Amino acid sequence: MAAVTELGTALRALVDASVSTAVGPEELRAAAAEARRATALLEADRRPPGRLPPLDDPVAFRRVYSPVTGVGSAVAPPLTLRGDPAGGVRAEATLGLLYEGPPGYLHGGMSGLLMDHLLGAAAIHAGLWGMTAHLELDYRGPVPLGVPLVLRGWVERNAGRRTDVAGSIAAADAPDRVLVQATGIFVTPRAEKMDAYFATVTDAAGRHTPPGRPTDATAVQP
Ligand SMILES: CCCCC/C=C\C/C=C\C/C=C\C/C=C\CCCC(=O)SCCNC(=O)CCNC(=O)[C@H](O)C(C)(C)COP(=O)(O)OP(=O)(O)OC[C@H]1O[C@@H](n2cnc3c(N)ncnc32)[C@H](O)[C@@H]1OP(=O)(O)O
Repeated sequence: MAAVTELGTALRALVDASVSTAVGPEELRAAAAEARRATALLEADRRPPGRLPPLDDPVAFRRVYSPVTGVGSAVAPPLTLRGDPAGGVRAEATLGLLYEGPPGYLHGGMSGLLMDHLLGAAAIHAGLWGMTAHLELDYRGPVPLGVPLVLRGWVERNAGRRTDVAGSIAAADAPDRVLVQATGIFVTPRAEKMDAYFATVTDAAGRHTPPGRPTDATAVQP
């Protein structure tokens, strides 16, 4: 885990530098050669799609390469999710130029990714696992880059396999001024769909490991 986190941290610094650098073409090409060397090192042994990485631990709520929370992911902020005393889940993050949409502000699609994840995690946190069936966002104000943000997700209601969830993004210093407001419907797939989607998913040891238990989620820290 320490090594996965070390590589993820180094890669996040690399991608951040790569989108904010002002060096010339010679330095860019030298950096590209270094990046290709690192890629060759990592390609020496790869897992196929559908096999979970060995460090993913459903019981410990761990997904190390999640694009939102994964400590090993180059593109994840990564968010740390926590139970929110006010209900649901929350995360704090400061996002950089990698995620820029309008100059100086967060890409709207990134808000969608983050909200999808927070809403899904809120459902899981409440013991209600589901896939995103519907996701709706209201963009009320641009989300600034480089300032601490607070992201929240909470369950509104549940009926059978359907869970209605909501969430928000705000600046940490103005938490009541909602910049992005999200609502979503998460649905636990019917058994036939579960089988069709996840029949071949295994853990690192080759055991069948379909999602579906509340613990199959990225960690919500105590
Ligand atoms: C959750 C991720 C899966 C992997 C989990 C594993 C590990 C988790 C790891 C990390 C997770 C951590 C945190 C969570 C983070 C992120 C969450 C991201 C989630 C995703 O990134 S996930 C990918 C995108 N997602 C899809 O790829 C779904 C494609 N889709 C389908 O596969 C089907 O569409 C399905 C299965 C959703 C439903 O199919 P189905 O046949 O099982 O259910 P059915 O249609 O019968 O609906 C039952 C009741 O829900 C109502 N209902 C359904 N859909 C509705 C809609 N759109 N609007 C309004 N109501 C709706 C019906 O009206 C009915 O309601 P009623 O019972 O009252 O009639």
